[in-house]
Order: sequence, then C-alpha cells, then structure tokens
Amino acid sequence: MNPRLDQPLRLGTRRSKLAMSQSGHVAEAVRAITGRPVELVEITTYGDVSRESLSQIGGTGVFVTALREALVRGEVDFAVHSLKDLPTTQPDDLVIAAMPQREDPRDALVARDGLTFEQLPDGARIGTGSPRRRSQLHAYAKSLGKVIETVAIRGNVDTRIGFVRNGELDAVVLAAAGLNRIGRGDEATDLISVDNMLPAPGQGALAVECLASDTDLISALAELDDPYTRAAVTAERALLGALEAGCSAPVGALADLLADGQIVNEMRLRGVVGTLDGSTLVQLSTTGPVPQSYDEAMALGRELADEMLAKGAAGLMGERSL
Ligand SMILES: NCc1[nH]cc(CCC(=O)O)c1CC(=O)O
Repeated sequence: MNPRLDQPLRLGTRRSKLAMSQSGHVAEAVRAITGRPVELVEITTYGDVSRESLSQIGGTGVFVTALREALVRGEVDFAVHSLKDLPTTQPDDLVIAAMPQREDPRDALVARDGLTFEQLPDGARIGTGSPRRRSQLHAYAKSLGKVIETVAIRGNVDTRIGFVRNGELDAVVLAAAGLNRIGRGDEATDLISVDNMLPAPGQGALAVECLASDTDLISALAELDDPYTRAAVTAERALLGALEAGCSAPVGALADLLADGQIVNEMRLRGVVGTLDGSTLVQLSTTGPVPQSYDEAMALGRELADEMLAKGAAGLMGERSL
C-alpha cells in the first residue's frame, strides 16, 4: 500500500460500465475500512480492444493481464476482477486478498416480448459467445422437445441486448450478476435455474487482488472477504483447473451450501462439461463437509474433476471455436 496515509489508494479497473460499477462498490468499501480516499485508475485490457471471439483468442487472462501488469509495475495498489475471467493459476507475486460476498450466480435470458426460455418458439435464435452456455442451452432446449439456434456474439451489455431490441435475435444470455450490477436486472425475462444451466466457475463473484508483499493492504482488504464465497469459488476453480479447461471451455460449475434446518453442514459441488451441440453432457455432483481451508476446497473440486474425467469429460472439451 502506498505508505503516505494522505495519498489516495489507487484501484486499477477496466473502463466498461460493468467494471466501473464493480470497482466503484469495492472502492467505497475500502474507503470505509481504511479511511483513505480511493482513486479509480482506468486500464485498457486486450479483451477490451480485440474484436476476436473469446474462444478464438483463448479466453484465459485477456481481461486481467494488463491490470496485473499495472499492479506489478506499482502503477496501482489493487485491482478488482470478475472471478470468472481470472485464469486458475495464481502468480506468486500477487494475492487475491478478498472475495466479497457473491451476487446471483445464475445466467439470465433477455428475450423479446418478455419470453421465458420455455416460451421461446422452436427455431429461436439465441445470442451467446460462450461454449458453456451454448452447450447447455441446446441440451435444455432438447429436454423441452425443441431445437434452438445459437449465434456467436460479443460486446458489452448494451451491444448484446441491442441484438434483441433491433429484432436480429430472439434472445441473448448474460450473467444475472452483471445485469444487476449495472442496474439493468429488470431487463431479464427469465433467470435460468442452475438445475438447467450451471454458471461459469466463479460467476457472480469478484476478486480483489494486490501485491503479495503489501501486508498492510492485505489485512485491510481481508475485511471484505466472505469465507463461504471463497470456499465455493475455490472448489469450482479447482474443478476447472483439474479438467485443464480455460474460461472458454464448455464447463459449468457451482458450489453451494446445504443446510439441515438452520445449520449449514455441507457443501455441494455440481459440474458439467458438454459438446457444443448439447447432445452429450457429463454432469455430476459431489457433497462434503464445508471446506475450512484452501486445501479442503481444492480437494472437493479435484475429486469431482476425477469423477468427471472417469466419465469421459476430457473427450468433450476438444471443440472450442464457434
Ligand atoms: N466474460 C465477461 C463477463 N465477466 C463477468 C461478467 C458478468 C459478471 C460476473 O459474472 O461476475 C461478464 C459478462 C457476462 O457473462 O454476461
């Protein structure tokens, strides 16, 4: 942490509406904890300028590398990332000092005429650039006895919803958390149950990252950490890492807490991998005691990955491009 107590802490952020909103909330919380002003420093990442599809450019790290470089160069004191955009390997010189309480992890449908997924007609055109969404949307449609068409799109929330408003597509799928954070949650026409579509590992959660050597800042940021979110997201990311899949792979995962009455006693981890056309899915779940450490959360994720690999998960992850 910049040692001059009268100097603002510098928070590195992407400049999209979503990133600015996430960073603004974290900045406010850090200001309250430390009593110091927090200044937003806008940084452009490769993912913001490239127009290639994320599955083409590989996905992993395209939104975070420039932020991490600014941290390492000492240009900013900390950065806020969407956890689902973070590669599963952590650089030695940086730490995730906080994972604040997660927002809604579900995927949201924004469809024409207020339609839910079940109400979409046979042949509906749905925009998404995500192999994970594509795979599960096709499988979900099939379970309802219909066929849909998925169309590869990219761009910010306005651009994506624009395809529905201008009549080019019947619907688009976005993270509910993203819509909520920019104050557009009411535009969702359906929140897709996680029983029909598992979110990306870490979806809806944020990572607050700083230098591993910045011990004062690490202890201040620790106040923002939610241990349940951290345990859940760690297990989901361990699954993703053990499947050797990146954020552009057709992998969904969600860990949640199971309660017996008022008492939370177990964590359940669900995972899915599928072909892009949704014709074959490997979908499994495992349950264990609520992880009390990083190692226990990692073990839960790896255990499920081993079971999924034994059921042929690796063979389904080959096809990436849309
Ligand atoms: N890959 C882009 C991205 N990264 C994080 C979010 C949404 C917010 C979140 O999941 O925390 C989005 C947009 C989307 O998937 O609709």
